[in-house]
Amino acid sequence: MPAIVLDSPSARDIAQAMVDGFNRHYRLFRTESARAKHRFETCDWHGQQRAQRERIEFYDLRVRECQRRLEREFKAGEQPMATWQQVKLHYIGMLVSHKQPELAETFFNSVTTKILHRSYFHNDFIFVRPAISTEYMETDDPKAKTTYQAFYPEQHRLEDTVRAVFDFLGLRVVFEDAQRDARYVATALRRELGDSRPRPNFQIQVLSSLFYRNKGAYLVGKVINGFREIPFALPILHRQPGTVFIDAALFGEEDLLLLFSFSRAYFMVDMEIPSAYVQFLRSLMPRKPRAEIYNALGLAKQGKNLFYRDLLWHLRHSSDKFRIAPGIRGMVMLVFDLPSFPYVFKIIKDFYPPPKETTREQVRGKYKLVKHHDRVGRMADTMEFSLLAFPRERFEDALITEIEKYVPSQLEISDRDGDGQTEVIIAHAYIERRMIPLNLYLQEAIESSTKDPAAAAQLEHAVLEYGNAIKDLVAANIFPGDMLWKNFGVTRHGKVVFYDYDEIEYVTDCNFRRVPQARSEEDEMSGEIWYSVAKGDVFPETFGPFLLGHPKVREAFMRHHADLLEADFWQRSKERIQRGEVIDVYPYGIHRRFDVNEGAWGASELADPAAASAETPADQPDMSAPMTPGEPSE
Ligand SMILES: Nc1ncnc2c1ncn2[C@@H]1O[C@H](COP(=O)(O)OP(=O)(O)OP(=O)(O)O)[C@@H](O)[C@H]1O
Repeated sequence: MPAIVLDSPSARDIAQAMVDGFNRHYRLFRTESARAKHRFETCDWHGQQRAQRERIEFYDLRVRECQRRLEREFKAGEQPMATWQQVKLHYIGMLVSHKQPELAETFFNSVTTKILHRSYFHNDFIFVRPAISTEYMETDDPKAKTTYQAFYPEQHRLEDTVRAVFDFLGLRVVFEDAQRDARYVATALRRELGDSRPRPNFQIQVLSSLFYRNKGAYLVGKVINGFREIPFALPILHRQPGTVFIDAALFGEEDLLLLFSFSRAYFMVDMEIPSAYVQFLRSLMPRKPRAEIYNALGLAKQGKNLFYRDLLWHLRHSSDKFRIAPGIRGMVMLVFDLPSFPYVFKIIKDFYPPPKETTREQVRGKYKLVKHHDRVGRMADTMEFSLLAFPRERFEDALITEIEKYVPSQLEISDRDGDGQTEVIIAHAYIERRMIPLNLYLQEAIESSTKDPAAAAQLEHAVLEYGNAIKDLVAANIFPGDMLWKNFGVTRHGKVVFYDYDEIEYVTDCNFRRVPQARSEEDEMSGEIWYSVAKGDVFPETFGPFLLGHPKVREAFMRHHADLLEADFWQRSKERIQRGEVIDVYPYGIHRRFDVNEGAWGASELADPAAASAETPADQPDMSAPMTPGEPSE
């Protein structure tokens, strides 16, 4: 790039307006996140969920606000390109000592791409790559807590150190029995450390802000001893309003991955320097992409931006082709993937065969509902993209033919940039983590189950997990609508997660009915529905024939989840929700709770996970490794 003279009088003012716009956004975002502490202290669960939902909208509101200001005060759309180049340089200068520079860069991109023509979406004008480093940033406020704090336990006084950590949190609540909880946590910690002697660097590091979600607050940190680093999280819950206790101790990367899963609502965390939180969390979960960590912290636009950079980077360093995703084709969604990349791309089709009666807008509405809802570990989060462009040669012909047939309205194949490369441009798509479709997973287990006892156990567990997934969704007021196996996926942790949203409804909008007595034998034998069905009517007794064709599946299902075929179960759940109960689904099994194990839990002492988890809406522990290797991590 030739030297640029900063001679445009308005460039600096435009850059300043954008910094102001971003600062306003982050101030509001942070304030709302910080209020989560008070909502937790006062058990305002409805408020917590409302705030979680509403915060998602903040970003787009502020971008629009800023764009309008630029148009009004600077006629931004009419500024010459030379000015825009200078705007970026001024902006970089203004971020030098900013505490959220990476977010501010993304904000800049969001605003400018609304104003500039596509051909200017490159590094001269927007932040294709970050300009400001986020390394080694800390607060300048001497009164503020640093991002994380270290505690140094004395040899035999680990309990005291744990107590000091509790005090450090500054929660305005009473611990039911802090001494007992400190003992539980210290015992669990000792067990994790095994026989290793305390080394000179023995310490506990904890992030200064708690992570709030629904009815829980989570303390997150790591224990360091010698060369070992053990990530941990402590869920804090209320027993009665105002009295809290530590419910469990989660240890290791796998536990943390479940806590930070893409299938849960975003956390509320008060962060001055979000990149420092991300860096710390990445040290606990090195396999989790930074994009997903930003998402989990509620910074979804940053997550999306980093995801897109990762995707482009991956495309530059791979050569395989996009293909139709394995499994049964969707009637509403056309789904494709790149084998080497652990995500799927979903486009809403232009038309749908009967009995589907929906529209593009309705489908988008359902996906939006899921985005805003508590996903309780059972619904995959999606990122929404417009005008995705990939090189044509990276697509299998069969996939192009499929898109041309079912979604012509969303497809353009052209050399958009005039650079000699033909691109496939997709007008609108959702992207989500790839899982193993449950129907394929079960099929494989059924085929191997006669010879392989492990496969038989896997089948049993998948069916158990499937029913638990539905029960968790129901507890969160979601009726999946279409409960066929193919609409659920299995994650690397063996968790069953729902991903087909076009027919979901709120449980409270459904009318769960028993099938009326047949009036005559002809009625019963006719194979037709002979009773009247109103909108919103659901007949759980009729689910069986669709789901339970295979005897082994049927047996397992009836052993664990026969209640799902009864209208009473659904009706009772609906009444609980209507009474205003907020049911939280915690990211660990019941056997992990100190109440159950009195702090004496160890991996080898695992209680029967099936029995344990069936009792409460708490998540399942891991199943054994999935049968198809190379699938994504959660
Ligand atoms: N996250 C995912 N991971 C792996 N495969 C997926 C994923 N999402 C969808 N698929 C595959 O794509 C197929 C269609 O997806 P989906 O169920 O979302 O479409 P649909 O059109 O809504 O389906 P339906 O016809 O049941 O309404 C699934 O059956 C599965 O094989």
